[in-house]
Amino acid sequence: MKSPQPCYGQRNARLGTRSTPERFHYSPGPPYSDASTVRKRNPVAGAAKSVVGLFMTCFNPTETINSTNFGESEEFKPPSVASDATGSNRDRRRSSGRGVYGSPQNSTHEREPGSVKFTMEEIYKATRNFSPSLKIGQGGFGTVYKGRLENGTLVAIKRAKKSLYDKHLGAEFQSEVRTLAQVEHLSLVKFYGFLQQDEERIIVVEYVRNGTLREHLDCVHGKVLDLALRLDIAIDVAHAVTYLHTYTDHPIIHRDIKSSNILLTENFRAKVADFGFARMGADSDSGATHVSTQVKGTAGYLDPEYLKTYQLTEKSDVFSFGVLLVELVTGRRPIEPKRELKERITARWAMKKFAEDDSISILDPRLERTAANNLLLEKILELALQCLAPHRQSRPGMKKCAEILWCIRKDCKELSDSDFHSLSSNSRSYSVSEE
Ligand SMILES: Nc1ncnc2c1ncn2[C@@H]1O[C@H](COP(=O)(O)OP(=O)(O)OP(=O)(O)O)[C@@H](O)[C@H]1O
Repeated sequence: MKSPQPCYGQRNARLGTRSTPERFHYSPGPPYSDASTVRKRNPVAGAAKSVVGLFMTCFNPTETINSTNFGESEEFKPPSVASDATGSNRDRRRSSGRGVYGSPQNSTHEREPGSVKFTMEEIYKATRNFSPSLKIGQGGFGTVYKGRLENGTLVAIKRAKKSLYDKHLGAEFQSEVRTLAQVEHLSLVKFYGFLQQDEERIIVVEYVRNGTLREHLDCVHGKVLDLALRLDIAIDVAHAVTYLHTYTDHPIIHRDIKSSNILLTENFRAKVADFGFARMGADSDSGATHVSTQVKGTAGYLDPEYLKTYQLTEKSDVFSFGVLLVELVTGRRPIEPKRELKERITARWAMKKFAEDDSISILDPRLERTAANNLLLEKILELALQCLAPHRQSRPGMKKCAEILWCIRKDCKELSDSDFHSLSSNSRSYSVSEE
């Protein structure tokens, strides 16, 4: 695995702080019977290029700044083998071949994974009574603590805000537990169990120690992820989401694919987290094409068709994945309110530059302008363009996205193995004037 390069300039290097785009969580009126499904209609082909100009008439983002503490506590220093057996074994398994779908593994408890109910005593012990020094994050759901189970396993303990009567949070908790209990994949955070007692709602998942993708794109950890590594991360995410859409008993739509929900291991393998908004997709065996449901997700990542029609399909995750691809190559957040108007919606700006044959100008300024990077950039943007198609019928499925990304990686590897040396010695270091 390649090591990241040193960071040239830290755009948002406030260690221990994190910006989170506002999550949408509202009930926009009918049609919205959550369980209803609608019969198949003739697909309407959409022109992918018309994606330019379509973006988000819908967003008026606000940003909240949440305080986070990423300090390693002395008591929880890694890694005895037991302390991270799950994570490192998984990394080892995966290094033998990407794209392998996971199979259930043993839980840290004797009971089946997902059915594990923790006691308050176990949680207090694991978090040293929710010690502020073990707080590692804060999200819409509540506060996240680092903890250690009795058997030595490091875990992330997500404690819901105490709002017993908050229907949304209650539903989010149920949804996360239900979904996590059903899934097992190398690129999804592993679920250890939960606690539901009086006003407490707690979820215990695998601790992923290298922070979120967003933090890495912001250089919070002081290194720049090179483009090949970013491609690997996109492939991991594509595999995880393909698994959710295709290989679970019933399709699961994540609904909140975004860079702050992608956690990275020490080897820069990605794990998709946060299933608070996940829900079952339509049952295609019965001919249903979508579910009609209230809109949930995060500003900047939301599928405009879902936003307009309340019709949810797996392709809404594909749209969010397209936004993520643009985020990966530009390093920018999906919405950048402080920039000039034409650059505020990053995907719109990037797709316009791509259509004008000026992709190189949107490459993250921290990345080198080399022939190999330019090729990668073009190919990733081509896929992003398809994912961001205004109509879901024109977007590829997630499995197709994963296959395309595999091919991109293969092509780039071949280029770097053969032509790349001559290409690069022939010199094309693109000189790009930053706007
Ligand atoms: N399994 C984990 N391992 C390590 N750190 C984690 C884990 N889960 C969450 N975190 C940390 O806690 C932070 C908050 O996570 P959480 O999922 O509650 O919210 P979020 O996704 O960042 O925001 P939002 O709820 O608005 O989507 C994350 O950004 C990450 O820094």
